[in-house]
Amino acid sequence: MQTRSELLKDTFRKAAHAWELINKLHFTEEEARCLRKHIDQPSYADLHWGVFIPAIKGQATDAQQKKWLPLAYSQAIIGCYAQTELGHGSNVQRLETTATFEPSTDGFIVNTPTIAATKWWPGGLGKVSTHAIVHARLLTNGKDYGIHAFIVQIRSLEDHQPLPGITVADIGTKFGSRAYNSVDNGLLRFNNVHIPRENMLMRLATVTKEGKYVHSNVPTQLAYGAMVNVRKSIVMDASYSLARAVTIAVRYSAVRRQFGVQDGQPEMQVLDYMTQQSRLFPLLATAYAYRFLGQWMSSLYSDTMACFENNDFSTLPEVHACTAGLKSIATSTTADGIEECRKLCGGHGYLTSSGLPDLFAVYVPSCTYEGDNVILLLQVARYLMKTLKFLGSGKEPSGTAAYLSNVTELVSKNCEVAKESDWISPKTLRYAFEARSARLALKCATQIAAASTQDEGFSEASCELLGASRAHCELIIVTRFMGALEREIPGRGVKNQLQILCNIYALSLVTTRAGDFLMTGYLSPEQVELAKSQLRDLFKKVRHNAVSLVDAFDYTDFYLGSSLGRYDGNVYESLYNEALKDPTNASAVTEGYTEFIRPILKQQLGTSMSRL
Ligand SMILES: Cc1cc2nc3c(=O)[nH]c(=O)nc-3n(C[C@H](O)[C@H](O)[C@H](O)COP(=O)(O)OP(=O)(O)OC[C@H]3O[C@@H](n4cnc5c(N)ncnc54)[C@H](O)[C@@H]3O)c2cc1C
Repeated sequence: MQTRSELLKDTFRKAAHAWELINKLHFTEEEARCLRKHIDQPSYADLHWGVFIPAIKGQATDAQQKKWLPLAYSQAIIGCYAQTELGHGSNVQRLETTATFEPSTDGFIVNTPTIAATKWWPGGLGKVSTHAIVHARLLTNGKDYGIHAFIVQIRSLEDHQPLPGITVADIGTKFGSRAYNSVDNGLLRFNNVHIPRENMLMRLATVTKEGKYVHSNVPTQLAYGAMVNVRKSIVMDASYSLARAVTIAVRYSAVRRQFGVQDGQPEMQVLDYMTQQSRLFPLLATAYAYRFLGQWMSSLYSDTMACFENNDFSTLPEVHACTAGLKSIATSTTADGIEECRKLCGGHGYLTSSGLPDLFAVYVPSCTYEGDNVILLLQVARYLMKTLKFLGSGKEPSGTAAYLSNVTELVSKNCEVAKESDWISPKTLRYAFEARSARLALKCATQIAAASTQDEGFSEASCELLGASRAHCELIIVTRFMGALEREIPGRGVKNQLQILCNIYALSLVTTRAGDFLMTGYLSPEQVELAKSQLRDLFKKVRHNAVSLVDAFDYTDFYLGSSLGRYDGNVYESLYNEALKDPTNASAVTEGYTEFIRPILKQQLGTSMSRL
């Protein structure tokens, strides 16, 4: 087992080797991203390319980009994104780090006024970054202009020592034994650190030589484009990680046999148990759903950027809410799904050699970084409440919220499903999800309207609002899956299998969220029973292709890193060999035998312990 220092050094070695290859083979940015992903060991480079560079692109002026991007692209500097502080995370407006303009030196003095203001968490900061994009309160002419971003050099480009006034360190070991510990998340403090005025990222606002704060004429909305792109990548990664866990669990469930012996026949494959299918197949369907969702978010990003180029920002609130919600739902479901896959593999799922514990440990922080998932759903809720409030005032909802303009019908017309097969109609499913979402949202809006103030109402209804946001996002995912299947899909029978998965995805949500559908009166208990029964039929249809459907994700054994998920199904031999490779098995007689075990066995514990 590597120590943390060894793990970090190994990560740096891999990142350096990847960078060498990227340059030698003239990789495009996308190819380089793909290579880094397949190293399968997160590193400072993910933050440099995934957050530092996009932040410069989003928040720096053209002249600043001209200065900083070539340095960043060549990795002549390595950067991180330092927003979160010990005492302040989600509430960015309350960050305490200060950047005070000093006209005499034409620069800012950056300070960390309290312990709670210490920057805490930025990936790549602890040991590697030479520069940080620091979020700090801008103070000039005695006035506080709120949070702005500044590029601050933190380490020497000669010997990598922290610069004067900078305290920087790693925040220590995190969840799991390896997992995200390969990233040097760091802490950072400033003691009167001077930076030139031009190091403020000035695309949206500038400070003049005289210390005057001036808004630029660039619309503030432009800064949001990068966020949509980052969230698209997070949703795609959710699909890859869930698909990986599901591949392991499906393959192992086809190998593993338990009970069901009749007349000396082999035991049953656990994949044939309905309970196993009902836990596993919805996750398989979800992995596919997120793949299509990620593809759709890519085109949403291009469309949004095209609108921005034409100074059309009208879609921004909807796009912002929808991508925030999708990041939240996809990462929470994936983290829970990986853990469910571990349980689906029984005891062996708990072994590191199953590949699942590390996958869970490395994945789970995505529920927190790039926005806490609850906070993000509350942002969706605010958007939904605002949309309902302005209905009929000429501000018609658009994009993924367009269905809300039909709210009167959606809250009055109930489901017409009368038999099982009625459930597999895209129109029926879409309408059911629209009705659930509209009804939950309207219920919250009514509750808020009855409160003495809007804020009090929002706070009282916040748990229900999370439900309404979830319903809105799940509607988006279901409809994007359906939308993807309207296209031509090559391969005999492929579209049919995807259609089955799409129905499984939607109906498993109908049954697991039956409370929403029943409480809002859209479904009757009988209709929920029909959905369950239809779902069981669909499980039978997907059963025979389940292994092929995970093979289609095309993970190599090397990448899966799992004894249970091997392509050849040779699970037991692999588990056995992995166990023997464990360092504790290097000798037959364990370390510590002489001091602590032998004395017990020989009834000499008292005498031997007193000698230690
Ligand atoms: C692995 C990892 C990597 C990270 N990388 C970076 C990085 O590179 N750069 C960086 O700047 N930061 C980074 N972060 C920090 C991350 O962005 C924050 O942790 C995240 O935004 C959540 O903020 P918080 O920790 O303050 O949580 P808090 O906001 O304190 O949340 C604590 C709890 O309170 C709840 N809560 C908070 N506010 C409300 C509210 N208004 N209503 C209801 N519930 C509420 C939350 O849901 C949560 O359950 C990283 C974090 C992790 C774990």
